[in-house]
Amino acid sequence: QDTDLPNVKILATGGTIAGAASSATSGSYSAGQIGIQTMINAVPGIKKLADVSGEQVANVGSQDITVEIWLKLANRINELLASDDVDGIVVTHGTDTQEETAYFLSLVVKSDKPVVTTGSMRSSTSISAEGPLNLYNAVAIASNPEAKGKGVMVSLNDQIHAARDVSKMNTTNVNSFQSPIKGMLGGVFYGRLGFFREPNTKFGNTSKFSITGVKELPRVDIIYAYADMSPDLIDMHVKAGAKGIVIAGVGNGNMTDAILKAAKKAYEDHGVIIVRSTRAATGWVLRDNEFKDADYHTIASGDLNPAKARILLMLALSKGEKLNDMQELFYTY
Ligand SMILES: NC(=O)CC[C@H](N)C(=O)O
Repeated sequence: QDTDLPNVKILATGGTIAGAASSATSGSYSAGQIGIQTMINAVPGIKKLADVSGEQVANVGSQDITVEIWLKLANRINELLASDDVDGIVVTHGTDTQEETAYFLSLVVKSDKPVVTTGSMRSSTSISAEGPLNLYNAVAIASNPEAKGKGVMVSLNDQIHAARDVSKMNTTNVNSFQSPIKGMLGGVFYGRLGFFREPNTKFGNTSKFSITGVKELPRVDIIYAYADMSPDLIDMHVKAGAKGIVIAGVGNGNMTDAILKAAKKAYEDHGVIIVRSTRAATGWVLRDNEFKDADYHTIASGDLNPAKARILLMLALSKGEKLNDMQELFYTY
């Protein structure tokens, strides 16, 4: 142990970065195969950046990440960052739901020390695997004092993104992660890094959300909108126990007139909160665009995509937030 170096804890959850295949040139592989120590050993020079140690929190493809894993991970991060012995955290994670985990953490981690999630698009046994460099860069960010106070960051492919703003935009490309509306926060090149802008929403110490004592979150479902969709979809989700529904609407959070009426009824009869997001890859969903949201008790998601709008709605419902305060939350978190 080198006491002059920052202390960085790596919490591993699985994903392609921990994936392995029988062939270096096959796109078929299994996620979450190798352990954290093997991953650390594959990164030359990592021990010169920081005193790194790893913990295995889960080892799954991120399609199998659960609220239970989110709570376990967030609680562990809060516990570690409360200690003077830990300067920053790296989370290794599959890319499919990485933006969800990162956004969730950004709302409930109570520290201004850096937390960086990373992963890879190519498995550890692939030709030109990029996981080791991504992990090297993530550790460099987590150990850099300049990265303090920027919330949870997502770093792959030499880029640093704000958890809230980033999305996986491509199914296979190493340049998959992008922040299409606000752009990246900064860049990192073999551990040298710089920031271009500040995140401008609430997170970390300024977030009103906390998971202290929280064991589960209310059910919030997402419904994908399309032409001529049937309004009984809303009833099905309400019957299944959803306390909130996010509509991945067409365009600016639109949906058929029949769905809109069903949404209004879901709130009036069952108190189910309906948030309008979009199935479009990027863009704002603003209040009162083609109808008055108040007439249907709907909330506009701002620039939160459906998966992230779901997370904010789950946390808001678990805190007992009411319809009247919801719109403000979606514009500020
Ligand atoms: N590139 C990846 O990480 C995607 C693979 C896997 N489905 C996961 O999210 O863990």
